Amino acid sequence: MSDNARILLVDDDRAFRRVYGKLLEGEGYEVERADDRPSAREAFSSGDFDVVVLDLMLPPDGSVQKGLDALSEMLSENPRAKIVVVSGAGDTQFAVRAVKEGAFDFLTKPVDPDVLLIVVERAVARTKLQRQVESLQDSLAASSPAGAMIGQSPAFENAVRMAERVARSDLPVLVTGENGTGKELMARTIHEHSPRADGAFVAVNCGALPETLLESTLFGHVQGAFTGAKTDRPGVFAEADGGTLFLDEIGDTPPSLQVKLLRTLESGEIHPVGADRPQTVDVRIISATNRDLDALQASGEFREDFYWRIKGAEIALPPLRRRPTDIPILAAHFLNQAAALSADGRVKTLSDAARSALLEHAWSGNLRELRHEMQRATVLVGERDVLEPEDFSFGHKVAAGAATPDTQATLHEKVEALERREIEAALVRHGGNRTRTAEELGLSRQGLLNKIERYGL
Ligand SMILES: Nc1ncnc2c1ncn2[C@@H]1O[C@H](COP(=O)(O)OP(=O)(O)OP(=O)(O)O)[C@@H](O)[C@H]1O
Repeated sequence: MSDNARILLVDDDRAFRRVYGKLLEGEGYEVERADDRPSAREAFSSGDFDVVVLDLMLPPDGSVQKGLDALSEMLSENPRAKIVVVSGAGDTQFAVRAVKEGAFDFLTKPVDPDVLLIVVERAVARTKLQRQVESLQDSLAASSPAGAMIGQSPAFENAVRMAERVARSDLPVLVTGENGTGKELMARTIHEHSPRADGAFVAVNCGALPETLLESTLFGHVQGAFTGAKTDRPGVFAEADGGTLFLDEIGDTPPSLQVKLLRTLESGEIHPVGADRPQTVDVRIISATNRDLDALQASGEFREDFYWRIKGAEIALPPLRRRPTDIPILAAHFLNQAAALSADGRVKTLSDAARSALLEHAWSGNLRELRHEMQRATVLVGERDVLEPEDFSFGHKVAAGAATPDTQATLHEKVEALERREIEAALVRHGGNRTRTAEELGLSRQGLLNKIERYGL
C-alpha cells in the first residue's frame, strides 16, 4: 500500500526497533534502522527517506536537548523531511517544542502501534501530495505561466495595469492581498514579463521557517557553519542570481532577518552563514503579504526602513468578493483545469442555481478556495455534467449546519462529520480513485464504498 515509502527508524531500544520495524515492513514500507545519533545522521544524509521516526533521547549522551539539535540538523539539511519524534511520557513539553521547530508530529512511549501506523501513513501521504502538487505546479508553470491571470473586473484590471508598468523595471514590488488572491501568480507573471524572464524565479515563504533555518535558506551556508552543515549550500538569493526572488509572507519575517535582508538589498551582497566574505548577487525582489504592514510598523514588528526598501511599487490584489463579475469566469477556468486532471477529462458546467450560489458565497479563501471547490466538485459529482449548489462544500454546510449547529451536535454526529470530511478530502487527493483512497485511509475498498454510500458522497 505504501509504494515502498522509505522509513528511517531511530531508537536505541533494540526491542522497539525490531517490533515496530517489523510492523512497518508488514505494511509494505522499506525500513532502515539506526540506534544512536551519529548513525541516524549518517543514514539520514545518505538516504532519501519519506519519514523519520526519531527517539529524542538517544545515545551517546541520552539528552533530550541533543535530540532536538539532531532534529534541527536534519531539517536544515532537508526542510521537507517528515520527522515524527518519539519521547518518554514525561517529556511531552520537549515533544511540543520539537513540533514547533518543524517536526511533523510526536508520539509518546509506550507507542500504540495503530497510532504509529496512522501517523506514518499521514506523513507519507503528505510527502506524496507535496510531490504531486509540485509536479503539477511545474507543469502548469511550464505550459503558460504568464498570461494565465484571469479576470476582467475593474479592481483586478487596475492591478494588472500596474503590474505591466513595473514588469519592465527592476523596481522592488510589494504585492498585497488576502490569502489566495493570487499574489504568487502575480509575482511570477511580473517576472515572466520582465527582462529577467530567462533567469530563475525562486519563491521562499518567510513565515514558514524558524529563524535560523530561514537565514541559511535565504543566504546559504558554508561547510561546518553549524553542526550538520556537511557541505556548502547556496541560499535562495544565490539561486535567484540574475532572476527574481519572491519573498512570500514578508510580514512574518523576524526583525533580525529584516535587518540582514535590508543590508543585502542595499548592498547587493549576501553573507552565507559561516562565510568569511560576502558574495555579490543580482536579484530583483518581489515581496508579498496578507498582513497590514502599517499596523506591524506601529507595533514595532516591522522596520520602517525595510518597508520602504521593499515597497518600490505596491500592487493590491482585490479579494474575490470585490470582483464578483470574475467569479463565473474564474470558476469556468478552474473547471477546465480540473477536467484536464480528472479521469474522464469531461468539463463540468454550472447550473444557474450553482452560479448564484458561487456569487453568494463569501470566499474567505479567495481564488484558492474557488479552485479547490471546482476540483472537488469535478471529482465528487461523478458522471453528472452540470454542477448544482449542493455539489459545493458550503452548499452542504448551509443545509446540514442549519439543522444541527456544531455546538448541539452529539459526539457521534461530530465524529461522523469528521469522517465524512476526511473521506471527501482523500477522494479529492486521489482524483476520485477509490482503491487508492481506501489505501490511504486504511479501509478495505468495500468498507470505503459503504461509507461513500452512507454519506452520499
Ligand atoms: N487571476 C487569476 N487567474 C487564474 N488563476 C489564479 C488567478 N489568481 C490566482 N490564481 C490561482 O489561485 C490560486 C492561489 O493563488 P496564489 O497562490 O498566487 O495566491 P496567494 O495570494 O499567493 O496565496 P497565499 O496568500 O496563500 O500565499 C493558485 O492556484 C493560482 O494559480
